[in-house]
Amino acid sequence: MDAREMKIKAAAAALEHVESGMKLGIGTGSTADEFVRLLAEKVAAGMKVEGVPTSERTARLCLELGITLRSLDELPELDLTIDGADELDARLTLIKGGGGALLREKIVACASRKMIVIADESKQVETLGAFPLPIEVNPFGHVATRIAIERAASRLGLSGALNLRMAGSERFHTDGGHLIIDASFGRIPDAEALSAELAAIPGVVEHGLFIHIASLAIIAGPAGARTVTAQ
Ligand SMILES: O=C[C@H](O)[C@H](O)[C@H](O)COP(=O)(O)O
Repeated sequence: MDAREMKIKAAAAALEHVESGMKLGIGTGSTADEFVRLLAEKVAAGMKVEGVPTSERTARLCLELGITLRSLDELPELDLTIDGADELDARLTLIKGGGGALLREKIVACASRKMIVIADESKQVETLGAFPLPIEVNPFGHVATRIAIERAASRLGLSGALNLRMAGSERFHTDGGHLIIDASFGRIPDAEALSAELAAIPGVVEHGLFIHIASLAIIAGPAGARTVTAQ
Protein backbone atom coordinates (compact mmCIF):
# COMPACT_ATOMS: atom_id res chain seq x y z
CA MET A 1 0.00 0.00 0.00
CA ASP A 2 1.51 3.37 -0.94
CA ALA A 3 1.27 6.59 1.08
CA ARG A 4 -1.73 7.88 -0.86
CA GLU A 5 -3.66 4.64 -0.30
CA MET A 6 -2.96 4.91 3.43
CA LYS A 7 -4.24 8.50 3.49
CA ILE A 8 -7.41 7.36 1.72
CA LYS A 9 -7.88 4.55 4.28
CA ALA A 10 -7.54 7.00 7.18
CA ALA A 11 -9.91 9.46 5.49
CA ALA A 12 -12.49 6.75 4.82
CA ALA A 13 -12.41 5.63 8.47
CA ALA A 14 -12.86 9.24 9.61
CA LEU A 15 -15.85 9.63 7.32
CA GLU A 16 -17.66 7.03 9.46
CA HIS A 17 -17.72 9.64 12.25
CA VAL A 18 -19.59 12.12 10.03
CA GLU A 19 -23.39 12.22 10.25
CA SER A 20 -25.86 14.03 8.05
CA GLY A 21 -26.68 17.47 9.45
CA MET A 22 -23.24 18.03 10.96
CA LYS A 23 -21.32 21.29 10.92
CA LEU A 24 -17.82 20.24 9.95
CA GLY A 25 -14.39 21.83 10.15
CA ILE A 26 -12.46 20.71 7.10
CA GLY A 27 -8.67 20.49 7.30
CA THR A 28 -5.88 21.29 4.87
CA GLY A 29 -3.23 19.13 3.20
CA SER A 30 -2.95 16.03 1.07
CA THR A 31 -4.64 13.78 3.68
CA ALA A 32 -7.47 16.26 4.27
CA ASP A 33 -7.89 16.48 0.46
CA GLU A 34 -8.61 12.73 0.38
CA PHE A 35 -11.23 13.26 3.09
CA VAL A 36 -12.81 16.06 1.04
CA ARG A 37 -13.02 13.80 -2.04
CA LEU A 38 -14.73 11.01 -0.08
CA LEU A 39 -17.04 13.47 1.68
CA ALA A 40 -18.05 14.90 -1.70
CA GLU A 41 -19.15 11.42 -2.81
CA LYS A 42 -21.40 11.16 0.27
CA VAL A 43 -22.78 14.64 -0.36
CA ALA A 44 -23.54 13.71 -3.97
CA ALA A 45 -25.41 10.68 -2.59
CA GLY A 46 -27.56 12.88 -0.34
CA MET A 47 -25.63 13.53 2.89
CA LYS A 48 -26.21 17.06 4.15
CA VAL A 49 -23.27 18.78 5.82
CA GLU A 50 -22.08 22.35 6.10
CA GLY A 51 -18.31 22.81 6.06
CA VAL A 52 -15.98 25.46 7.36
CA PRO A 53 -12.69 25.24 5.43
CA THR A 54 -9.34 25.82 7.15
CA SER A 55 -7.69 27.37 4.07
CA GLU A 56 -8.42 28.95 0.72
CA ARG A 57 -6.97 25.79 -0.87
CA THR A 58 -9.48 23.56 0.91
CA ALA A 59 -12.29 26.01 0.13
CA ARG A 60 -11.50 25.78 -3.60
CA LEU A 61 -11.51 21.96 -3.56
CA CYS A 62 -14.77 21.80 -1.58
CA LEU A 63 -16.53 24.22 -3.91
CA GLU A 64 -15.26 22.36 -6.98
CA LEU A 65 -16.69 19.12 -5.56
CA GLY A 66 -20.05 20.54 -4.45
CA ILE A 67 -19.63 20.69 -0.66
CA THR A 68 -21.62 23.51 0.95
CA LEU A 69 -19.33 25.97 2.75
CA ARG A 70 -19.94 28.54 5.46
CA SER A 71 -17.61 30.94 7.21
CA LEU A 72 -16.68 30.36 10.83
CA ASP A 73 -18.55 33.56 11.66
CA GLU A 74 -21.72 32.01 10.22
CA LEU A 75 -21.10 28.71 12.06
CA PRO A 76 -19.01 29.58 15.11
CA GLU A 77 -19.71 26.26 16.86
CA LEU A 78 -18.84 23.10 14.96
CA ASP A 79 -19.59 19.45 15.65
CA LEU A 80 -16.38 17.95 14.34
CA THR A 81 -13.14 18.89 12.61
CA ILE A 82 -11.19 16.38 10.56
CA ASP A 83 -7.64 17.32 9.63
CA GLY A 84 -4.19 15.89 8.90
CA ALA A 85 -0.96 16.45 10.83
CA ASP A 86 2.75 16.59 10.17
CA GLU A 87 3.60 14.70 13.35
CA LEU A 88 1.70 13.25 16.29
CA ASP A 89 2.81 11.62 19.51
CA ALA A 90 1.06 9.18 21.86
CA ARG A 91 -0.68 12.02 23.74
CA LEU A 92 -2.04 13.28 20.41
CA THR A 93 0.01 16.41 20.61
CA LEU A 94 0.48 17.48 17.01
CA ILE A 95 2.80 19.47 14.83
CA LYS A 96 0.79 21.13 12.08
CA GLY A 97 1.39 23.85 9.52
CA GLY A 98 3.50 22.09 6.91
CA GLY A 99 1.06 23.54 4.39
CA GLY A 100 0.95 26.91 6.14
CA ALA A 101 -2.65 26.65 7.34
CA LEU A 102 -1.98 26.24 11.06
CA LEU A 103 -3.68 29.44 12.29
CA ARG A 104 -7.05 28.81 10.66
CA GLU A 105 -6.71 25.09 11.45
CA LYS A 106 -6.24 25.81 15.15
CA ILE A 107 -9.07 28.36 15.28
CA VAL A 108 -11.44 25.95 13.52
CA ALA A 109 -10.39 22.90 15.59
CA CYS A 110 -10.84 24.86 18.83
CA ALA A 111 -14.33 25.93 17.71
CA SER A 112 -15.26 22.24 17.32
CA ARG A 113 -16.62 19.84 19.91
CA LYS A 114 -14.19 17.21 18.62
CA MET A 115 -11.11 17.02 16.40
CA ILE A 116 -10.09 13.81 14.64
CA VAL A 117 -6.62 13.62 13.11
CA ILE A 118 -6.08 11.50 10.02
CA ALA A 119 -2.60 10.38 9.04
CA ASP A 120 -0.50 7.62 7.60
CA GLU A 121 1.71 5.87 10.13
CA SER A 122 4.85 7.76 9.03
CA LYS A 123 3.51 10.74 11.01
CA GLN A 124 3.53 8.91 14.36
CA VAL A 125 6.57 9.71 16.49
CA GLU A 126 7.77 9.09 20.02
CA THR A 127 9.01 12.66 20.50
CA LEU A 128 7.87 15.58 18.36
CA GLY A 129 10.34 17.76 16.52
CA ALA A 130 11.96 15.92 13.62
CA PHE A 131 9.47 17.84 11.47
CA PRO A 132 10.41 21.55 11.67
CA LEU A 133 7.88 23.41 13.81
CA PRO A 134 6.00 26.04 11.74
CA ILE A 135 5.66 29.34 13.61
CA GLU A 136 3.40 31.97 12.02
CA VAL A 137 4.73 35.49 12.57
CA ASN A 138 3.66 39.00 11.73
CA PRO A 139 5.71 40.41 8.82
CA PHE A 140 6.37 43.54 10.92
CA GLY A 141 9.65 43.03 12.76
CA HIS A 142 9.97 39.37 11.79
CA VAL A 143 13.76 39.46 12.26
CA ALA A 144 13.33 40.67 15.85
CA THR A 145 10.67 37.99 16.34
CA ARG A 146 13.06 35.34 15.05
CA ILE A 147 15.68 36.44 17.59
CA ALA A 148 13.04 36.32 20.36
CA ILE A 149 12.09 32.78 19.28
CA GLU A 150 15.74 31.75 19.35
CA ARG A 151 16.15 33.11 22.89
CA ALA A 152 12.91 31.52 24.10
CA ALA A 153 13.95 28.16 22.67
CA SER A 154 17.38 28.42 24.23
CA ARG A 155 15.80 28.94 27.70
CA LEU A 156 14.36 25.44 27.20
CA GLY A 157 17.64 24.01 25.95
CA LEU A 158 16.43 23.95 22.32
CA SER A 159 18.38 25.15 19.33
CA GLY A 160 18.40 24.70 15.57
CA ALA A 161 17.93 26.54 12.30
CA LEU A 162 15.03 28.99 12.10
CA ASN A 163 14.21 29.36 8.42
CA LEU A 164 11.86 31.87 6.89
CA ARG A 165 9.63 29.80 4.61
CA MET A 166 9.96 30.65 0.92
CA ALA A 167 7.72 29.95 -2.07
CA GLY A 168 10.29 29.90 -4.87
CA SER A 169 12.16 33.20 -4.69
CA GLU A 170 9.36 34.95 -2.75
CA ARG A 171 8.50 34.79 0.94
CA PHE A 172 5.66 32.39 1.63
CA HIS A 173 2.56 34.20 2.91
CA THR A 174 -0.24 32.46 4.77
CA ASP A 175 -3.93 33.01 3.98
CA GLY A 176 -3.83 35.62 6.76
CA GLY A 177 -0.92 37.49 5.12
CA HIS A 178 1.65 36.39 7.72
CA LEU A 179 5.08 34.74 7.36
CA ILE A 180 6.17 31.31 8.56
CA ILE A 181 9.40 30.52 10.38
CA ASP A 182 10.20 26.78 10.31
CA ALA A 183 12.08 25.87 13.48
CA SER A 184 14.29 22.78 13.25
CA PHE A 185 14.65 21.91 16.92
CA GLY A 186 15.09 18.19 16.25
CA ARG A 187 13.37 17.16 19.49
CA ILE A 188 10.67 18.91 21.51
CA PRO A 189 10.52 17.04 24.83
CA ASP A 190 8.18 19.60 26.51
CA ALA A 191 5.62 20.91 24.01
CA GLU A 192 3.63 22.75 26.72
CA ALA A 193 6.66 24.74 27.85
CA LEU A 194 7.62 25.65 24.28
CA SER A 195 4.03 26.60 23.48
CA ALA A 196 3.91 28.96 26.48
CA GLU A 197 7.24 30.57 25.54
CA LEU A 198 6.19 31.11 21.92
CA ALA A 199 2.76 32.45 22.86
CA ALA A 200 4.45 35.13 25.01
CA ILE A 201 6.33 36.63 22.02
CA PRO A 202 4.32 39.57 20.58
CA GLY A 203 5.29 38.96 16.92
CA VAL A 204 4.24 35.30 17.03
CA VAL A 205 0.73 35.01 15.65
CA GLU A 206 0.41 31.25 16.33
CA HIS A 207 2.52 28.13 16.32
CA GLY A 208 1.97 24.63 14.99
CA LEU A 209 1.87 22.76 18.31
CA PHE A 210 -1.67 21.48 18.88
CA ILE A 211 -1.91 20.45 22.54
CA HIS A 212 -5.03 18.81 24.03
CA ILE A 213 -7.01 19.68 20.90
CA ALA A 214 -7.31 16.33 19.08
CA SER A 215 -9.14 13.60 20.97
CA LEU A 216 -8.88 10.84 18.39
CA ALA A 217 -6.43 9.89 15.63
CA ILE A 218 -7.01 7.51 12.76
CA ILE A 219 -3.68 6.11 11.65
CA ALA A 220 -3.40 4.07 8.49
CA GLY A 221 -0.67 1.55 7.76
CA PRO A 222 -0.32 -1.34 5.33
CA ALA A 223 -2.65 -3.46 7.50
CA GLY A 224 -5.42 -0.85 7.44
CA ALA A 225 -6.64 1.99 9.67
CA ARG A 226 -6.67 1.95 13.47
CA THR A 227 -8.13 4.41 15.93
CA VAL A 228 -5.89 5.84 18.63
CA THR A 229 -6.96 7.86 21.67
CA ALA A 230 -4.71 10.15 23.68
CA GLN A 231 -2.60 8.31 26.30
O1 LIG B 1 -0.82 23.47 7.09
C1 LIG B 1 -1.04 22.31 6.79
C2 LIG B 1 -1.61 21.32 7.69
O2 LIG B 1 -1.28 21.47 9.04
C3 LIG B 1 -1.61 19.87 7.25
O3 LIG B 1 -2.61 19.25 7.98
C4 LIG B 1 -0.35 19.12 7.53
O4 LIG B 1 0.74 19.83 6.94
C5 LIG B 1 -0.41 17.67 7.00
O5 LIG B 1 -0.48 17.68 5.63
P1 LIG B 1 -0.41 16.37 4.76
O6 LIG B 1 -1.66 15.60 5.01
O7 LIG B 1 -0.29 16.83 3.35
O8 LIG B 1 0.81 15.62 5.22
